Amino acid sequence: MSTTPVKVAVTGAAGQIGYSLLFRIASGALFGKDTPVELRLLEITPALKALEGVVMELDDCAFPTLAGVEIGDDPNVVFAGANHALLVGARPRGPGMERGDLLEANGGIFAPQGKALNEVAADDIKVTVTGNPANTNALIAMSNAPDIPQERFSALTRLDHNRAISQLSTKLDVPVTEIRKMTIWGNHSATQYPDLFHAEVGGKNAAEAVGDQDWLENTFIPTVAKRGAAIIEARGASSAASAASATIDHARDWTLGTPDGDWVSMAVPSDGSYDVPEGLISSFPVTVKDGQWSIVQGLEIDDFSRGKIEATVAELAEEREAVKGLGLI
Ligand SMILES: NC(=O)C1=CN([C@@H]2O[C@H](COP(=O)(O)OP(=O)(O)OC[C@H]3O[C@@H](n4cnc5c(N)ncnc54)[C@H](O)[C@@H]3O)[C@@H](O)[C@H]2O)C=CC1
Ligand SMILES: O=C([O-])CC(=O)C(=O)O
Repeated sequence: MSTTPVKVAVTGAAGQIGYSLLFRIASGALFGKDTPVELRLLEITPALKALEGVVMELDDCAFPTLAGVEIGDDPNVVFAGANHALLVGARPRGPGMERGDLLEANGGIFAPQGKALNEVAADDIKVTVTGNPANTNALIAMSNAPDIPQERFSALTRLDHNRAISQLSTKLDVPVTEIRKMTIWGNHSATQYPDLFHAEVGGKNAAEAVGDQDWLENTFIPTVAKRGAAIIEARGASSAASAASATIDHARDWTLGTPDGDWVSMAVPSDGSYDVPEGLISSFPVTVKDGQWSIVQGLEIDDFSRGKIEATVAELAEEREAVKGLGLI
C-alpha cells in the first residue's frame, strides 16, 4: 500500500448521500485497496453532532484504507490540502419542484466554497459538484476560484448516464456490460438529452438495435430525464445511494481513466465543442487519460439531436444569466 493518503473533501457529509458515499470511499471503492484515503468532511454547524455519529460508524468499520478523518464547518480549514472535493452539500428538491428552483437556495453555498478551494486546496485539486442544480453550482464554484484551472471543475451527470444504460439494458434484455458509448448532453435537469444515436449495444448502433423511434422519444428520454422526480415520488426523498454510487464512478474514472473503446458522460466547462457556448458547464461524452478529460470529437449530430442539445444548453445559458443576476459569478 502506498503511504501518502489521498485527501478527499466531502461537503454535506451528514446528509443522505453522504451516508452512502463516505463508506464507499473509505472502503477503497474510489481509488482501490492500495491507496489510503483521508476524509475531510464539511457540514454546517448544526449538523456537526450528527456528523460525529457518522465518524463513529466509520471508525467502527476499521477500514484498512481509511487513514484519517477530519470534520468541521469552515471550508478554509476542511479543504486544506484536498486532492478531490466532492461538493454534495446542498438542499434537495421536494415533490413538484425542478432542480433549477434550488438555484437561489443553493447557489450561495458554492461561491464561498469555490473561494476556499482556491485558497487552500492542493495544486492537483479536482472538483465534482453533485449538489443541485449541479451544473450551475459548478459554474459558480469555478468562477470563484480563478487560480484553479477551469478543467478541474465538473458536475455530475453520471447518474443520468447510468440510468440510461440501465433502461436500455432492460429494453433490449442485454447485460449492462454490453452497452458502450452512452452520452448525456447538457444539463442535469429534465431538459437533458440521453443520446442513443452514438451508443452501442454489443458493438452495434443502439438506436438501430432499438428500432423504435417512438420508444426512444416518448419513453426512453423522458424516463431517464425524469427519473429523479420518480424516485422522489416513490421514496419521499431524492435518490441517495445511486447518487453516491455515480459520484464514485465519476471521480474514479476521472482519476483512473476510461476504458479503451468507451466513454463516460461528465459535465465539464465547454470549449465550444458541438456549438455549446464556451464556459458553460455542460455534459458531454468524454474520455479520460492520465487524469485529464477530453471531449469526444467528430460525432455527427443529426437534426433531432441538435434540437435536443440546443434546448438543454439554452437552459444552462439562462441559469448562467440568473446567477449573474444574483451576483454569484
Ligand atoms: N447530481 C445528481 O445526480 C444528484 C444530486 N443530488 C443533490 O445532492 C444534494 C444533497 O442531497 P442529499 O444528501 O440527499 O441531501 P440532504 O439534505 O440529506 O443532505 C445535504 C447536507 O448538506 C448539508 N449542507 C447544507 N449546506 C451546507 C454547506 N454550506 N456546507 C456543507 N454542508 C452543507 C446539510 O446540512 C445536509 O446535511 C441535493 O442538492 C440533491 O438535490 C441528489 C441526487 C442526485
Ligand atoms: O431529482 C433530484 O432532485 C435528485 C437528483 O438530482 C436525481 O435523482 O437525479
